[in-house]
Amino acid sequence: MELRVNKVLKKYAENIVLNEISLMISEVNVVAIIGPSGGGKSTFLRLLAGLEEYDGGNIMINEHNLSKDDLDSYRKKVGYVFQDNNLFPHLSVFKNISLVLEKVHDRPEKDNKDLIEGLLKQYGLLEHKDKYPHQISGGQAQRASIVRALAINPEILLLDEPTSALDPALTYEVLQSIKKLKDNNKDFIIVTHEIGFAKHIADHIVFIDNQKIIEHGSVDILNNPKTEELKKFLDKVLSYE
Ligand SMILES: Nc1ncnc2c1ncn2[C@@H]1O[C@H](COP(=O)(O)OP(=O)(O)OP(=O)(O)O)[C@@H](O)[C@H]1O
Repeated sequence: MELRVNKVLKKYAENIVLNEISLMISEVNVVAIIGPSGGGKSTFLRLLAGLEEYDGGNIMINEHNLSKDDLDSYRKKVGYVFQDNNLFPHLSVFKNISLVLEKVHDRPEKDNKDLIEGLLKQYGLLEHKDKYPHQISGGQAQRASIVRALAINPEILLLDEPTSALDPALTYEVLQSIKKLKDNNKDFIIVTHEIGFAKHIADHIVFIDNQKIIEHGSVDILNNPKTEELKKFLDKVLSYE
């Protein structure tokens, strides 16, 4: 993917949440966004998804200019995985996935069976296809939401702390599914608190703290942080690992 973020400003009312952040990255497949709580990571991801507009600067992802392109059509090209899976509780796993293809991509349910079942099989969920979200584990539900995002064959996938609501065993399960995305050469950007995983999977790390991108680069920055902020953050999060 190619990401060109130029002096992007985002405010909620008068509160600055992203303060003129800039980032130029090209030829990477997996980007991990890390940093302390409240720093602006999820907000940044929502901007990259076209889910919200920004107040200044410019974002380009691949050839899409998010301030000029039609955001409705851009959103159809990205997959988004929410912190808490966001599946519809009254629909089966299969229907949750099919609905996006039906409503957003005009593909009738009967045409989606092979695609969805193939993906569910790949992600170890085929036997759960007719179950409702409350009948499967949190990890399975989160994996189903990854499959839902993948079903549209997105140009890029955005994952917002996909394991934050899960216990360690389920976290492991979901991280394995995310690793599979990488093995399948899918481009994705993940906001994560799992630093060990980020180190393992990312091509590029972006550290956001206090409304700014403080440091970014290859995973090597996690071994050799240049800034005091990243060093302090890593000391804190790695102290219990
Ligand atoms: N919709 C909103 N309206 C008003 N303020 C918001 C909104 N969304 C986020 N904020 C504020 O923006 C700041 C950044 O929030 P954000 O969720 O982007 O941080 P984060 O780094 O992802 O944190 P966490 O790791 O806890 O999820 C916070 O101060 C938050 O309260």
